[in-house]
Amino acid sequence: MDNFIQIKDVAKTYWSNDGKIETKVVLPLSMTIGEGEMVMFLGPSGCGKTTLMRIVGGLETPDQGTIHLHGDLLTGPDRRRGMVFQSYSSYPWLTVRDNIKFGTRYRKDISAQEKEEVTDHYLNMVGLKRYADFYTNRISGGMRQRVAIARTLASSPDVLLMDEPFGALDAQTREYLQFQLMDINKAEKKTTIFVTHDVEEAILLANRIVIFSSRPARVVREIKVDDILSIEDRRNGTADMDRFFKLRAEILELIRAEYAHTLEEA
Ligand SMILES: Nc1ncnc2c1ncn2[C@@H]1O[C@H](COP(=O)(O)OP(=O)(O)OP(=O)(O)O)[C@@H](O)[C@H]1O
Repeated sequence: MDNFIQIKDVAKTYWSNDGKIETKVVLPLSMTIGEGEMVMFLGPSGCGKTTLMRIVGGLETPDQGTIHLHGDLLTGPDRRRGMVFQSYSSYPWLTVRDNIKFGTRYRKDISAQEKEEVTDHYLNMVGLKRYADFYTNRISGGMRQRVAIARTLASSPDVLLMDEPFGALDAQTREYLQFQLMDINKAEKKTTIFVTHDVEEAILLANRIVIFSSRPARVVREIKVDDILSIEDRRNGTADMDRFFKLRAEILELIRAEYAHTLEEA
């Protein structure tokens, strides 16, 4: 389904507390995202990527416009959209394992026994088996972020919304989880919107990259990475490096140009 997520004429403006300063964050903006598609949002800092993602997740109400998921008008958050944020979010009163199991809590599609298996599967996937019985205030920030990712995956949402989920992780864990996410996407075809600042991460993971302008966000370019580098080659480390570097340079240039506008407006 090509328009699994349909963003239509969405706009958002924030006002300062005294109501005097207006910050237009998202212009009337429309976009569709296909079922199973991995779309990476790139753009200069502060352009409105997180705001748009929060609107899609139902955590922010747009001033105008609509979001449809599978044809249904969305009016607030629900379990069909699972979000992973930049900052570590876990329940400190639960162990690592129980945090992950919490994700399965409202699932009706699997039995109690299967919930245990799903929990173990994601516990292993994020490499935290040894820490299963630790409370999350006793593990590192990077580990807590892995718990948050595992919990969201265990809840099996139709749509994954990831806001720089790997931004604070060390390079090895980050690379490991990027490849895990590619494998999940291959196996489960999970529709994903992923916000990142990292151009290489975007090229590695994306079916499509959407590059936003400086604030208020509008789409300056969409790049179907699959047409340039196959996902198998990217996964296997056999991608054509000339194409990779050319694409990276092109994207960096677009973002640099938009960032320059941000500085002019500051
Ligand atoms: N609740 C809010 N109230 C007022 N202004 C806000 C609010 N949330 C975001 N903003 C402003 O909206 C703009 C866009 O923020 P947003 O977090 O969506 O950008 P972003 O592209 O995700 O940025 P970054 O890449 O730096 O994370 C910023 O100028 C921010 O200060």
